[in-house]
Amino acid sequence: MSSLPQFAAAGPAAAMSDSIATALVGPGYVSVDAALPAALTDALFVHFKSLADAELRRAGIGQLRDHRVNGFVRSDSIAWLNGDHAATRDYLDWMEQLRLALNRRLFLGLFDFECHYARYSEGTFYRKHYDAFRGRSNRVVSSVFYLNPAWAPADGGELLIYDAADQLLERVVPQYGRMVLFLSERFPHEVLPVHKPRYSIAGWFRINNSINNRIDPPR
Ligand SMILES: O=C(O)CCC(=O)C(=O)O
Ligand SMILES: [Fe+2]
Repeated sequence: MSSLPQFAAAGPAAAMSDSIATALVGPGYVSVDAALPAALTDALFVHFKSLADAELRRAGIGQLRDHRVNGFVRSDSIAWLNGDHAATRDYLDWMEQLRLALNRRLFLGLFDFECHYARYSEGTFYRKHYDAFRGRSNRVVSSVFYLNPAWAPADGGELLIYDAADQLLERVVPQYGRMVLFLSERFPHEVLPVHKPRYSIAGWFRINNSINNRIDPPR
């Protein structure tokens, strides 16, 4: 059996990188449907669903030295991707190509990318938050990739994106194959309570700053 990544050559097409880069400049967020090759999306879905409950743990908030589980803020369960499976390796490769493409277009100096699977069970949510606070985080661009076939409005779990004045900008249905990207410091956002299990991959492109020895995201 070959251990070569199946989709390694396929980062985002130039046109997709162009439109993502343009959108990040203004308005600062973008939603892309069918973002990945369909076979990779399907492979991620199958892999995520195959993870046992024991491999997913309750997510925490705060930074490394201040990490705590707080079910009032968020109640999803997560597993960090480390590329030990063909699907996760190919996803990390694809996002690496996107990282390079964004750096070429925007000179963002994005240094690395990390991400985790997130499963929101029935009744769970993620209250309004920023992924990064100015000067206190390495996160520059947030990404969320959704793995929910046939998500209906009645299933809840929309991602709501706000501006800094808390005006609602966008409601994103977590539809299968959709990827959302936004500037981490600019947009408060929340995940509404879900009425059936909701699957996604949340990730962050980061710069290589070490700020007061703080490292994020929390693990
Ligand atoms: O799943 C989503 O739509 C957003 C998740 C999120 O905001 C996060 O993990 O920081
Ligand atoms: Fe977030």
